Amino acid sequence: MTAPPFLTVTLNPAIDQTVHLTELVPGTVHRATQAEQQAGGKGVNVAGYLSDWRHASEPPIVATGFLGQINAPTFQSFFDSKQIIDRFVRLPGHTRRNIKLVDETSGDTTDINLPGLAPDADRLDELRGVLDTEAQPGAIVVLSGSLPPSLPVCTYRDLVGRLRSRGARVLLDTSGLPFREALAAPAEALPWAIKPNQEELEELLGHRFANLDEMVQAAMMLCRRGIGLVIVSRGAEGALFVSERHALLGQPPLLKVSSTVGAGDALVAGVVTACRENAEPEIVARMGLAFAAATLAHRNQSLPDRAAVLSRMDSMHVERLRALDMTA
Ligand SMILES: Nc1ncnc2c1ncn2[C@@H]1O[C@H](COP(=O)(O)OP(=O)(O)OP(=O)(O)O)[C@@H](O)[C@H]1O
Ligand SMILES: O=P(O)(O)OC[C@@]1(O)O[C@H](CO)[C@@H](O)[C@@H]1O
Repeated sequence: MTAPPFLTVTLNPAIDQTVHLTELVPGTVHRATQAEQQAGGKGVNVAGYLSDWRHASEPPIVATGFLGQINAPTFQSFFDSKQIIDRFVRLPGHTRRNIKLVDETSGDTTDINLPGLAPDADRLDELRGVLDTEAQPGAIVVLSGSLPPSLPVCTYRDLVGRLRSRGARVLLDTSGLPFREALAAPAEALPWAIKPNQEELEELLGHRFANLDEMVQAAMMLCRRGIGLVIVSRGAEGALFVSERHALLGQPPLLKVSSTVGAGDALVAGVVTACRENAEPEIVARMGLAFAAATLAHRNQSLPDRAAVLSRMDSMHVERLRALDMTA
């Protein structure tokens, strides 16, 4: 049996301009120690990691969304180098350029993300057509990143419902109002999985978590509403993986970090890779964390070879949490 295909959707991609600084001091002049640029946007990054991992016998990764015609060649060379099938709808103009400032002293990254292009209703219809063709029943579809400013806040909600009705499994990784809207859908139109970071989940629920238990309970509440898997990423502290039947806390060892850009996307790529194989929850957690850890050491957003990623899985600390009202 062939593995179900992966499709990633990036409605607001970006060319990431990453600038490394000895130390970021707002209001002063900086001399960059190094700079690089790469095709990015959350779903583009996920497609890249999935392609780095892919075996030649598996179906190629398909990526769609919207791209500005003028700087599309930057994306085309990225897709060609990774054998990703490009199903992006083209728009007039440039895809946005996002600035990532890496502070080499603290290891922190400061993101300056621009609003992006403004696809209209006709282009959104075109994209729906691409999804109808590419999202076969059983496909795993990753929808991630912000919405272009011109699209209605219900766009992710509508796309998730459409994809689910076609039999696809949908992971949604977004934030703010479009995220809130998507999670207000009826149970049969909710995503199969979501990957907020801790701040995004707190924003969704309108309060900060006083402790880990509150975070677990919040994730479980979403699972009870019909979401199969809630992954809450927590930067250097790792991630929480919650379903109706389990809650796992995953923590990476202390890692040398070159850039954190795309770490959340690598986590998503690792999780869907393991889920496609119907792996046990602990393996899903380890693989997600290993993908993320493997990318942190690199300046460019790519995975090393399979052996290097697999070797990281055992170094992750994964603990099963007991929650009062868990059923198993
Ligand atoms: N400094 C770090 N040290 C170790 N692991 C890290 C670090 N930063 C991130 N990670 C790993 O990467 C995962 C995703 O990171 P994070 O929580 O920052 O995602 P995110 O906010 O979605 O980021 P992005 O939007 O840049 O992809 C974490 O769950 C963790 O496993
Ligand atoms: O503005 P969005 O769509 O929320 O995030 C865009 C972005 O920060 O996400 C990726 C990292 O996850 C980068 O490649 C890209 O610049």
